[in-house]
Amino acid sequence: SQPLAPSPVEAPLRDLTWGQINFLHTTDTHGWHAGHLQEPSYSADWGDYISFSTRMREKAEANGQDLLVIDTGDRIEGNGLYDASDPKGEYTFDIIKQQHIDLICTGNHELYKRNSSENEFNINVPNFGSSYLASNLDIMHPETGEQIPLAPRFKKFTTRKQGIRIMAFGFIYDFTGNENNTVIQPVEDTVKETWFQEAIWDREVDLFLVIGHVPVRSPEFLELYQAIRKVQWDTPIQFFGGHTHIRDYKKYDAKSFALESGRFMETIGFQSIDGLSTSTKTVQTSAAPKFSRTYIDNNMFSFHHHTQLNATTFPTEHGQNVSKEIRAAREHLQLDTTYGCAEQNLWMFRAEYPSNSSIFTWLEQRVLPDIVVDKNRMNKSRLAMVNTGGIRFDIFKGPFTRDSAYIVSPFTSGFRYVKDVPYDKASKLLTILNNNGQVLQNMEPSLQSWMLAPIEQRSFSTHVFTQNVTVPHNEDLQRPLLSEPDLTPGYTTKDDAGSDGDDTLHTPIASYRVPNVIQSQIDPPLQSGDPETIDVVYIDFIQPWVLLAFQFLDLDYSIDDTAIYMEGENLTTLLAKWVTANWKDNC
Ligand SMILES: Nc1nc2c(ncn2[C@@H]2O[C@H](COP(=O)(O)O)[C@@H](O)[C@H]2O)c(=O)[nH]1
Ligand SMILES: [Zn+2]
Ligand SMILES: [Zn+2]
Repeated sequence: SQPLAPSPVEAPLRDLTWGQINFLHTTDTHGWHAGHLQEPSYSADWGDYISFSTRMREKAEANGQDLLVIDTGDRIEGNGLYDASDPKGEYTFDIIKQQHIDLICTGNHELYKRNSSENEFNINVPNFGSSYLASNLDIMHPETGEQIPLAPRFKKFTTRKQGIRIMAFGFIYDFTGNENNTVIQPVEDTVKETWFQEAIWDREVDLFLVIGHVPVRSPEFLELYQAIRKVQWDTPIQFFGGHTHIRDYKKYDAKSFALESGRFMETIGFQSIDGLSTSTKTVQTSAAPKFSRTYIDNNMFSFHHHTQLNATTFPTEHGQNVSKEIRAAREHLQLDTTYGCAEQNLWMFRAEYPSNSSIFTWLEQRVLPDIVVDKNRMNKSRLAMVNTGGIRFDIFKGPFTRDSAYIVSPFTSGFRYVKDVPYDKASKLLTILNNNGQVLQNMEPSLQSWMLAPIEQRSFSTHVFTQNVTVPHNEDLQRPLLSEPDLTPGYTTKDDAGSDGDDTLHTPIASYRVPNVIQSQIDPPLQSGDPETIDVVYIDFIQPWVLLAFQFLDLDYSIDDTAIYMEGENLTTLLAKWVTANWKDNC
């Protein structure tokens, strides 16, 4: 049976600041609705979160305050609970819909594949009704083919307890890697739409609420902030963002803030606002409302503390039933089947690259040379390339399970290749793709101009995991500083409101940049020296950039010059096979 979630380590906690209106925010959950079974700090599951939101709403409403629950997309691809079923998501849509969500929108991962976006249209939009917003996203109707909004463009409503009049929108960033059955309107065009202008001109609004799968520090949110401010010079605006997988808080002005709440069910974002006008009370415009944010570690110790409840009084029957549903789904999917045991931790960003603790060095030096071999080309040297953004999580010392394979490499990406490329040019590809070491995790296809511009003129939108290495100091704490050995490693976030945002005090975790792409050169056993020509093998997701990079090298290969490498295999299955062959005896 599955391992019990590890009980969280007791730690000093910062209390929440409640307000007239309070919010709980999740983003980029990526299928992690069972919680983190190997990390006590993040060991609560979606059922526990349902209990938490229920108890928090009870607490707010007992004080005559409101509480809204928000999710900003990327709910799929990244954990066996979603990726291991056939069809993918067989269990997760019913699990997710059990949570009462007041506002929800779409992420880019819901749009890479036709069946993912059609699942949103056919399942999640009906499940969440008017809570689902799609301000700049259309879909081709699965039956008629007609282009229609995926969900309503906006929603105006008044909160139950305080009577706060809210105008809400739901955006996706200017993503261009979507399948052609969906259409994303650039935000700069949406703000010119008549419907949008009419919505922001509405004077009977106490708070603009903009949710989006959009980084809080982005041209898209800045565009929306400026468009609203142009017509509503002092109405408060609250943004909820996502996509970059970090905890962050951006101040746009004294009456406008943006919260981003991490990734993978590690964080429940908490935001409160106090001092707003309402349908029955007008506040002097000179008085700015008080905004407060907290990043809650997703575990029962935090949940009990913030609700002032305990293991007996906290759980709700509904939440417990959903936790049972999650355990049953994991059991059915046999996610805890062990392939082998890792002899050490292997880190994505917590170890320098290259190093013996880097998951990317491990892939490059131990795994790719073993797995990237096509029976039809096995006597040919090859360069094997994988984008670091395709590897999604660390490997912990101990059991590597069926769940681990999907957690580390969830995508169905296989390998493709261009054969017999002149080595003197092929050997320059990596430098181009890594652009002199700058980090690019969000690979977007519209890079034609970027690729062909001189390298020094290129800029990138990147999401770099920056868990700030900030040690809490006495002046930052509401409690006397514990000596570091009493604290566990975790998030120590510094944002526009300072360094007191994390609810749990931790010692800092280092974070290092990694390149866009890693590469292994694999030669046949008896070959010595570099070959004249070489097969360029790459994970299929990065094909658009590889072909552009060839152009940069004056090699005019096209898609017609590419072919599948290792038919029927993908990185997930190859990884599982490698672990079974190499780590079986470590258990
Ligand atoms: N190798 C693959 N990498 C992929 C694929 N789909 C997405 N990705 C990577 O994910 C990020 C975006 O993730 P997000 O959670 O930040 O939105 C993208 O930039 C790629 O690096 C895939 O099919 N194969
Ligand atoms: Zn994401
Ligand atoms: Zn995303």
